[in-house]
Amino acid sequence: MPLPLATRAPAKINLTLHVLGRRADGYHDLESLVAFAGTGDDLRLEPGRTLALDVRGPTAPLAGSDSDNLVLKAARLLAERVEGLKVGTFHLVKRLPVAAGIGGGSSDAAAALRLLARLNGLSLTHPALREAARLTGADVPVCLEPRARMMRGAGEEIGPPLGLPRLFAVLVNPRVPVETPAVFRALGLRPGEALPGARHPAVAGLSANALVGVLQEGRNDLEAPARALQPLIGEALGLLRDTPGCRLARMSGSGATAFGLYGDAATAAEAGRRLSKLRPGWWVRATSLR
Ligand SMILES: C[C@@](CO)(OP(=O)(O)O)[C@H](O)COP(=O)(O)OP(=O)(O)OC[C@H]1O[C@@H](n2ccc(N)nc2=O)[C@H](O)[C@@H]1O
Ligand SMILES: Nc1ncnc2c1ncn2[C@@H]1O[C@H](COP(=O)(O)OP(=O)(O)O)[C@@H](O)[C@H]1O
Repeated sequence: MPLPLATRAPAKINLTLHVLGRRADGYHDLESLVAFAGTGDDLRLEPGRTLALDVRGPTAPLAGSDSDNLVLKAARLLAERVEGLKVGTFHLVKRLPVAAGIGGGSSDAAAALRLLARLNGLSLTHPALREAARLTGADVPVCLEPRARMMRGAGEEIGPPLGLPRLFAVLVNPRVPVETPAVFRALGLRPGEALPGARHPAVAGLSANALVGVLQEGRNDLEAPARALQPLIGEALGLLRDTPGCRLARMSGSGATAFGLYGDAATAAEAGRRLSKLRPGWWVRATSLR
């Protein structure tokens, strides 16, 4: 039986994000431990003669015009590289907050490439697919096969899957968009300038407890510039830190989404309920990461 042409586009969480410096081309070299959440958007592909997209779901109105959607950008880039690529209409259910540091658009684009690969019998390691991912956006390659990995370079160097233990988390977004380029700009590095810092410690094979210990020693270098641009990020981090059992609270990506880590699912769920009550207008999800 053929595989169904539907897939989840999970939220991407940067458990750590170390900026090593700014390259001559303006992009920043990163070292980031990336994991994926149990919550996300959903994408389906209905095979057809032409490429099209229909977007629904609670955050659809925030995702910009359909023609600029990263789903179509990724699909077009692949079609330019694979002669006779079979395409169709994508149906996206958009649930993740937009411009939120959790790579919603990147994960949607990667999901589109997975579905096109399935429809066309291409491997996910096919060079055209890899290239289309990289050209769609810095975060797309790590989302192609969404399993926890180290991401390096500007996002194009992807390590092997790490098989991390499941982490129990709450994701909090104050529903304010934060633009990624503005946050990188606010770091204030000149092209060619490096930031000193230790190499990222190895995390493969650690227990959940030991992993959280290592994460506590890490950081997100974009947190300070993002907080300066959007003070609600500091508020979200403070509220997470005050929930019982919170072992670590940190921002993901360029923000504004913050995550808290907890020892088990029940403690995370309770923290999620508490935060939803405190900030009913915010996007709050208890989930697991791996
Ligand atoms: C910061 C991260 C961390 O995972 O996540 P998000 O906050 O987007 O989720 C990513 O590096 C974002 O990836 P993505 O959002 O795909 O970035 P792109 O669209 O390729 O680039 C947007 C802009 O961000 C800056 N940029 C991006 C990646 C990078 N390594 N260095 C950069 O300087 C550049 O100014 C670029 O023009
Ligand atoms: N499928 C999509 N989902 C969300 N945003 C999209 C999508 N396609 C294009 N965009 C555009 O990409 C920008 C970044 O969105 P997103 O991927 O959600 O950011 P982040 O990586 O910071 O979470 C948005 O401003 C939006 O206009």
